[in-house]
Order: sequence, then C-alpha cells, then structure tokens
Amino acid sequence: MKKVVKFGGSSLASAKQFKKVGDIIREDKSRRYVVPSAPGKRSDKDEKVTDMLYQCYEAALQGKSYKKILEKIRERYDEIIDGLNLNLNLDFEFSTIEENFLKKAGKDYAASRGEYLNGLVMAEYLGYEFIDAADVIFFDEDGAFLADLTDKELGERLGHTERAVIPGFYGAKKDGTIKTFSRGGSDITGSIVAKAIHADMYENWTDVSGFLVADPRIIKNPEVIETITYRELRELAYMGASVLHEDAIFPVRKEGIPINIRNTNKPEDKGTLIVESTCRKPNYTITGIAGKKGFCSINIEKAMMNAEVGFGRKVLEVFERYGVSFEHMPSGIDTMTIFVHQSEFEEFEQSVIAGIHRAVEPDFVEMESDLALIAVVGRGMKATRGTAGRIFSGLAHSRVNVKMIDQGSSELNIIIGVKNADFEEAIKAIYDIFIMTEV
Ligand SMILES: Nc1ncnc2c1ncn2[C@@H]1O[C@H](COP(=O)(O)OP(=O)(O)O)[C@@H](O)[C@H]1O
Ligand SMILES: N[C@@H](CC(=O)OP(=O)(O)O)C(=O)O
Repeated sequence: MKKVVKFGGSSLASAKQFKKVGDIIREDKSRRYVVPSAPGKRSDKDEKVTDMLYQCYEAALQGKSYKKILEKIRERYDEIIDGLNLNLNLDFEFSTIEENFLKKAGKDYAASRGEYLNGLVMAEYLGYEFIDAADVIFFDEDGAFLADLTDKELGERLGHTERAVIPGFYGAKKDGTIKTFSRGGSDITGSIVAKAIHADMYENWTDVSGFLVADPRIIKNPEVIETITYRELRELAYMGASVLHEDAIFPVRKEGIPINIRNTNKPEDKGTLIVESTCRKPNYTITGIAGKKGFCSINIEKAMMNAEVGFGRKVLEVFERYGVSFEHMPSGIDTMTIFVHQSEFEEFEQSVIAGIHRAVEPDFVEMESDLALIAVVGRGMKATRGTAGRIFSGLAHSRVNVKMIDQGSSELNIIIGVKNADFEEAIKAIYDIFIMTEV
C-alpha cells in the first residue's frame, strides 16, 4: 500500500500543527510520500508565508527595505523548528534566499521558498528523504507543465526511495529557473506524485472535515459530502470551492486514484472520497453548491439572429480579439447573452462593444455588471425531475431575482446568475431547499 499525503498551509502553520501531522503520518506506515505546503495562517488575522514572500521579494526588487519581512518569515520557521526540538539551522538557506532576491531570481522563486523550507523542516522531523521539487517537476520555457517528463523522472526517483518529502507548489524549467503552479498549487503537486508512484490513495489534509456541500464561510456547519465524482468536483472547484485546486484532479484521474480530503484537526473523521465513478447513491439530489462573484453580462439583441449563419462566431471573435474568455452564453431567438469576468473585461469594454456593433449590427446591446454565478452540481439531478423548478421557487421565496439560469448538457450542473449583493442569500436559499428539506 502506498499513499501520498499532502498537507495544506493551515495544517503546517505552527509546531503544534506539525505535531498533529507527525502523528497522522506515523499512524499509517503506507503514508510514504509527503507533500507539504508553506506555513499558512495560525488565526484569521495571521499571514500566509507565501504572501509574506511575495511582499518581501517585491520590496527587494524595488530597492525598499525588505529585511524586516524576511526576519518575520525566518521567525515563523524558527518557531516550528524550536517547538519540534529539531537540530536544524536555516542560516545558510536564508542567506542564499537573500542573495537570490537581490539577484532578482524571480517572483516564482520567491514564492516557492515557503514550500522548499517547510519541506526541509518536515523531512528532518519525520526522518524522510528530502527531494527538491525543482529536480523532479518540470516546466517548458513558456511555463507549461511537462507531464510526461515529470511522470518519468519522478517515478524513477521515487521508485528508489522508500519514504520522501517533496515540497508542493513548484518545479523548474530546463535551465533551472523556478516556476510555480497557480495559487493553491501544492494540491497539484500531490496529485502528480500520486500518479508517478501509482499510489493507492492521495490524501489531501486540510482544516475542514472534507468537501462540504457549501462554503462554510456562507453556510454554518454545512453537511460533508461523503463521496463525490471527479466531474462533480471539477465543476465545484472551478466555481470557487477552494478546498482543492481545480487542476488537481487531472493527474490522478488518469490513473483512477481516489482522493480523500481529510481534516488534520479531526483525523478521526472519514472526510470526503473523490472517485472516478460510484454506484453509491448521493445523500441528496444535489451534491454541492459553489459560486463566484465579479461577472458582467453583455446582452445582444437583434431580430431573427438565430437565422443569421455565423452570428455567434462573429460575436465571439470580437471577444477573442481582446483576449477575453467567456464563461457562459445562454441564447434565445433574438437574444444572446455573454457572461465574462468583470476584471478581465473592464479594460476592453468599449472596444468590444464597438467591435460587436461593427461585426453583427445588433439592434441593441446592454451590459450589466456586479453579477455572481452559482453552480448547483449533482449526479443525482439527472434522475430527479423538477430540480430547476425547486431552485426557482427557493430563490423567489428568498426574494432573490434570477438573472440567468443555464443547465449544462451533461445534466450535472445548473448555473444561476444573480446580483453580487444576492450571492450569499441565494446560496443559503438553495442549501435550504435541497439539504434542509430532504432529510
Ligand atoms: N465546499 C467547500 N468545502 C470545504 N471547504 C471549503 C468549501 N468552499 C470553500 N472552502 C474553504 O476552503 C478552505 C480549505 O482550503 P485551503 O484554504 O486551500 O486549505 P489548505 O491551506 O489546507 O490547503 C476551508 O477552510 C474553507 O474555508
Ligand atoms: N503556499 C501556496 C501553495 C498552496 O497550495 O498552499 P495551500 O495548500 O495552503 O493552499 C499558496 O499559498 O498558494
């Protein structure tokens, strides 16, 4: 039995947390490959080491004083090392980091040091071998992840290693330049390692007892999802359920390796099992709800647009020209609405509108900003009639105005557009309608 265990920043924020992690790893001999994140927040008001590293590097780059922040970062590690009574001194590591900051080693190099240092501490604490992710996780010159090369090199290296710590979040290009995944990317490293060693399980340890039906910051004590499919999870992760990085499922999915989300603070909880497919009936019609704020809709009207061959393509080409990707595109006979990320769109707004006028000569173009999209996801929805109707009535009851509703062709998800201001209320209403009433 081989397990890969990834521990998030909240699980490694202090010596106290490290001790819980040590107990978890020692309790099961198959937990042989460990992927740590950088120390996270110890409390709501605390700072993540990764954020401090970005700040520190930015200051060094601009020739501003950076030593204080570097010292604060050093204190975070020393607190952990001292609390664990380790015989480890990071003087050399910190002076190398400082030198490299002054040589402008890059933002990714800076951010990656959080995981690198935590990996050294973890390896010392567990007595496991330390493997620098820069030696086994590869990117091409343009920064694209090299899956096949990584899989081969990592597989070979770990094939000879009984127990190892591989820091999350980063790898390197051929010339040695450090490159990170996007934020939260240690989840991806864990998945890559699990694939390379053909693990039986990828355990992802965090500060919640699994994937929850809805964001715990919006719903108090939401239900835990016992089993969820990769496809359902991908929809929820993409729409903002941040517990697992949206790209973390791809490597393990190819191998059919299950992911188990677990709580470092409550190791006795079973957590959530993420699988390719399952015969297990979901507990509720819906599996989960997630959403994001900050969208903008562009509503185009033109009589008989549905009869005009190439209308949609011409409109989308205008967005493409300005590098704006679209999120959803519900359409009617004479109308077409395009949802885009407000932050991506704002800069090009007037150029895109002018481009649409030139490309398709619409009767009318209207925009609405400050919208939120909510995804209601569930493999159980296909077999149940009236799901959209229930959502509508739940939202109407809570006086939330629905701007858009779009059912995916897979019948796995329904996307609802509401005003940003109604976002939390809408999620509560949907949670109530499905979870509180279907007991
Ligand atoms: N549907 C959800 N289920 C569980 N957690 C969620 C969900 N949506 C948002 N979260 C948030 O994700 C957090 C865990 O993710 P993250 O902060 O990346 O953890 P880690 O530091 O362990 O990697 C939780 O503390 C919770 O606030
Ligand atoms: N430390 C990195 C990578 C990461 O995955 O962190 P966490 O596991 O704490 O989400 C970040 O903050 O983005």
